[in-house]
Amino acid sequence: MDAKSNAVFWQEKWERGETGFHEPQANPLLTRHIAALDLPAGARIFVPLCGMSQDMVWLAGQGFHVTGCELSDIAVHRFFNDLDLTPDIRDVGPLRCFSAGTIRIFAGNIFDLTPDLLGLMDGIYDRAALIALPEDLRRAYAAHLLSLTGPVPELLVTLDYDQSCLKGPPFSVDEAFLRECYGQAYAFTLLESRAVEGGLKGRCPASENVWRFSPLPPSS
Ligand SMILES: C[S@@+](CC[C@H](N)C(=O)[O-])C[C@H]1O[C@@H](n2cnc3c(N)ncnc32)[C@H](O)[C@@H]1O
Repeated sequence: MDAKSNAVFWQEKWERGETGFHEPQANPLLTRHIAALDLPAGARIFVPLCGMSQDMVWLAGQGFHVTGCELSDIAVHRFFNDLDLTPDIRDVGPLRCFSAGTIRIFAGNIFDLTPDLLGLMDGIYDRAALIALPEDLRRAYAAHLLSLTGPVPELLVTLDYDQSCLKGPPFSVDEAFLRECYGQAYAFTLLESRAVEGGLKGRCPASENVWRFSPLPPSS
């Protein structure tokens, strides 16, 4: 699937209300493991492909400055509406930046986001973002993310299962893939691995894995 078809796919999901990935509360894997990034209050956390995730609300509540990026305007409007917040909205090149308090979301395609627009980030939280993308786009996303933030600590939640069992999304991402895409910049620690209860979509045995990415020291 190319970038354009991927964008249409997700826009249509939001238009049809097919948002089974959305969780009404902060994800317990986030709340359990965010401390592993060792970020001080006030640190800037990037949440790529954020949807209308309540994880951003929780992170802001912990004292972090949160920046999301999301393709769908529907998701971004719903996120702020549900919080009863009226965000400030600015056009920034091909994107629009919505901000209220310590949360801002770039509405638009992450591939149009630049390091200048994003500004410096201290950490990344990726849940259902890397694994939302098909393989070719996933590789491009990993490279783009690195170019946006440089190697900053990251908490990543993946699913690992037999890809021949289900088409995806969510797609299976194993450690070999992480090493290939991110190995030049990061060391990886598996913080938690748990079986998906009842199997993924009730059909396929899968494990949900939580990774910490630690930036490698610059090579001399
Ligand atoms: C599986 S959802 C996960 C959303 C969120 N991370 C969560 O945990 O609820 C993937 C999200 O990525 C968004 N998305 C997909 N491709 C994108 C792109 N190129 N740029 C920005 N957002 C994108 C979709 O609209 C969708 O909201």
